[in-house]
Amino acid sequence: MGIFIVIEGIDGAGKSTQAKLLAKWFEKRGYNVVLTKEPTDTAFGKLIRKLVLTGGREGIIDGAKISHEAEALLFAADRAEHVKKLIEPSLRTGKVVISDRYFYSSLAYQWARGLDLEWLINLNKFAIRPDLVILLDLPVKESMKRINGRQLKSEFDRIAELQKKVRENYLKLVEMFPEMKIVNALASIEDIHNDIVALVEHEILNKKE
Ligand SMILES: Nc1ncnc2c1ncn2[C@@H]1O[C@H](COP(=O)(O)OP(=O)(O)OP(=O)(O)O)[C@@H](O)[C@H]1O
Ligand SMILES: Cc1cn([C@H]2C[C@H](O)[C@@H](COP(=O)(O)O)O2)c(=O)[nH]c1=O
Repeated sequence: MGIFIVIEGIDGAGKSTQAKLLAKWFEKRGYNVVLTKEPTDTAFGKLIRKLVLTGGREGIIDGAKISHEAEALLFAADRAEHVKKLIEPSLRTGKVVISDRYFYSSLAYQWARGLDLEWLINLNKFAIRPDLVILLDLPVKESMKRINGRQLKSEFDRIAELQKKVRENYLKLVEMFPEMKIVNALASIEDIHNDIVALVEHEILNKKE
């Protein structure tokens, strides 16, 4: 079996930066790495970007709002394809899979939208659990600086409020899922990478020896 690592955090926490650095770190050591993300680049992921992540991330299409339940189902459908077509086959052939977001994003974000946490957990039961989930924890003030320019000025307060709830949710999820480990995302890119490598060695590689 391979190794499955997920990087999570609020928007702009540095997930894709760290996922790429970690992929390079494994490749240097001779591992075969699959770097992936959610929403994916498949038809379902494209549908999500079109139906959910447009209109100031309000879920607006043609003037009609998509229900939060439908949003959650779309993310779960995208994930099912991701797990069955890429993640499980890659792990079976001994690869290291690094995913920028996974079902913990659905729990943190769709819960923040008002959906029931147990319902979300049950909906995502098919999703195999990773060996390690790195939660890049960042104060919302800093994340809003990092994603500045991506949103309309008029949207700033609403998005900051959502990010605050999402951050709180992630921290609650750490208490429920022992595979989740917090890393301080306020540090420099290099220091965060070193913290992640230390966790990978401690939580996965040393245990496999
Ligand atoms: N430790 C850091 N310190 C300062 N800036 C950083 C740090 N890590 C990443 N950044 C910068 O913050 C921005 C967001 O980083 P990145 O795209 O890696 O975040 P992300 O979590 O993947 O974002 P999103 O969830 O919105 O896709 C980029 O401009 C990146 O260069
Ligand atoms: C997987 C997943 C994602 N989301 C949200 C979180 C972000 O706001 C966007 C994805 O943007 P990114 O720049 O590509 O990271 O989608 C969500 O609400 N639920 C999910 O399951």
